[in-house]
Amino acid sequence: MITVDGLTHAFGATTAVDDVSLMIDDGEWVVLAGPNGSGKTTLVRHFTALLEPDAGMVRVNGTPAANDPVAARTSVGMVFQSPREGFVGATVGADVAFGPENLGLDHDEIDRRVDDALAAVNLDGRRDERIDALSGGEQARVAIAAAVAMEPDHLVLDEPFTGLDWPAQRSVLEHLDDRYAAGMSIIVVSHDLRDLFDRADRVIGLEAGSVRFDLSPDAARDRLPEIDVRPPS
Ligand SMILES: Nc1ncnc2c1ncn2[C@@H]1O[C@H](COP(=O)(O)OP(=O)(O)OP(=O)(O)O)[C@@H](O)[C@H]1O
Repeated sequence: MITVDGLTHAFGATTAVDDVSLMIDDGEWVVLAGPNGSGKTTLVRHFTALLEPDAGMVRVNGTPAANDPVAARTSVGMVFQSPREGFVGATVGADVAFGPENLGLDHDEIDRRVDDALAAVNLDGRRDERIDALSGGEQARVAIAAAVAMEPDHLVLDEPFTGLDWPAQRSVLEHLDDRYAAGMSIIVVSHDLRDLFDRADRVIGLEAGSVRFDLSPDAARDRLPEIDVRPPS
């Protein structure tokens, strides 16, 4: 469970997140919607203590994320908007294996997770390829695989489909469906709500750092235009 309580974060004069409180339960699929600059990325970065709050706090499974960032990062997997900042290995396989290795898992389990994660993003059989030789969309898929291989309780994906071709998007969505069915929380930040809306349990609308609504997809649909987000057709 992720609990956000009165979270505020300013960058200089810009209050990116303004007194946000919300709760994401285990096993929920939540879509975070909002226009550019509404604070979506800043908010989710607090889930793993990548930023320090000016006020308020985030708790992951009851523990303040800032007190135990390692526990927060084990429980909450993050896929960043710009995957380049997240790579730790030179090859696809080394990068995806890095997290499971740090969990101290045995080799067979690491191998299984790497294979499953690469299959989830349509990169089967490409373990030995160098990341710097991949296309932008392929790199984005490696970043998703690296987070998936951690098998976290919650998976946060910030604009995961940018640059992914349709077969890769479909493959990622199918994998998310499987993980969701197995009880993982899925939190997706996206401007393109088409394939997400019907999957979500809740849609949280952010504008200017504040939560404008937190509703079921059906109820949220009519509210999207007021935060300048195009409803899915
Ligand atoms: N590192 C930073 N330094 C200064 N200002 C920042 C920084 N990161 C974000 N901001 C500002 O904070 C506000 C919220 O940004 P954030 O990236 O959280 O929004 P977002 O909803 O994720 O936007 P987008 O849809 O464009 O990704 C914006 O006004 C942005 O300019």
